Amino acid sequence: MTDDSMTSSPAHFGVVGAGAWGTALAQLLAADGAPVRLWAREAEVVAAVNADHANPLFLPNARLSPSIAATDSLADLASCDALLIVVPVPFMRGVLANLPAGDAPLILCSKGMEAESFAFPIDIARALCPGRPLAVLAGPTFAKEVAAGLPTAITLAAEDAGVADALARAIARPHFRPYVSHDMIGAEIGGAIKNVLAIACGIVEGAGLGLNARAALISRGFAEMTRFGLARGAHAETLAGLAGLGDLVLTCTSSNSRNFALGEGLGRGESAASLMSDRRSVAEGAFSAPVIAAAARADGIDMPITDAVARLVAGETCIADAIQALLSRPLRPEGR
Ligand SMILES: NC(=O)c1ccc[n+]([C@@H]2O[C@H](COP(=O)([O-])OP(=O)(O)OC[C@H]3O[C@@H](n4cnc5c(N)ncnc54)[C@H](O)[C@@H]3O)[C@@H](O)[C@H]2O)c1
Ligand SMILES: O=P(O)(O)OC[C@H](O)CO
Repeated sequence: MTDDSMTSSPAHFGVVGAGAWGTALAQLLAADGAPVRLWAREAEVVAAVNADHANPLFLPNARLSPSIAATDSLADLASCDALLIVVPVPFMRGVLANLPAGDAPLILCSKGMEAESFAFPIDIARALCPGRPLAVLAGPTFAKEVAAGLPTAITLAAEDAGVADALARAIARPHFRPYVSHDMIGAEIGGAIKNVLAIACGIVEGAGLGLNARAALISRGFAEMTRFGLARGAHAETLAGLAGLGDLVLTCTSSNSRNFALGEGLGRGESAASLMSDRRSVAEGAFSAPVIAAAARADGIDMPITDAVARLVAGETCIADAIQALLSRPLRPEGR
């Protein structure tokens, strides 16, 4: 399928990655009985989805449609006419390299930036899957709420207007409303940076630093997201939309966010290593913080909050010193 030929909406979706978000997206698309193929890395997830219509490992308490067929073989996705890629960014390159050949569009649903390459998911997909139409799906979307059918709005971005419209029509449901955009990099930057800022807000909560501090972090964090985004060609309206500000507000105000919860633990004085050991779920912001901080430094973009989160996660500073460093920066005009 090429960008030019994509006028009809895909009907048979495949979902690559059966963590909480991949499972919730599979359920969204299969709730009406439509067939969905779900690739899971874990044999116990494949067995539970197929036998019990459940994924207790990553999305406990969700009842799944029997029309979701799980598999541990990427080759089984060859017949799907669109694939949602929902693998955490640190593992995405390895999985995309093993997709079966084809020209079905890829909808990139993960939020982060790859270490060393400084690549976003669209960069990885362009390099490994040339010729496939690409789209980005990002916004304020806790997986368990989407799986439960609660009202949700999201950004669906694709450069090609025909691809964006066809995919938006195909994934829209009465309670799930995609807003079309053509700014893929803006949607990806919003999702990646809000994860880092959610850790910062969790730290403030865990350390009992108050609601004024949280509001300041959301606002000044959004300024960082905007500086970084505009420098990389993102549109201001995307960053101020669902994929940026919308998701920032969601994850900076709720312990349901894994990133916020990680920050809360750090704020209470626990170490990042102990908080991240033994966990199966990801807090993408912990991976992305040092990567985005390094990319910003390389580009000469000022991102003090992101930098502080990176150093706190790495155990290179303590909360008191990080807060003191942020507050003692030279006074400056708000617009910068
Ligand atoms: N959970 C949500 O509410 C939500 C919502 C929107 C976006 N996202 C984003 O979706 C992406 C996936 O998150 P999730 O919540 O579905 O994951 P999760 O934390 O629920 O599960 C972890 C996932 O990582 C996979 N994984 C672990 N090690 C791996 C490896 N070596 N190779 C390949 N895969 C491996 C597991 O199979 C599993 O699918 C992340 O980028 C996240 O930011 C999550
Ligand atoms: O639980 P988090 O922090 O990974 O956030 C999940 C989603 O990204 C919310 O939109």
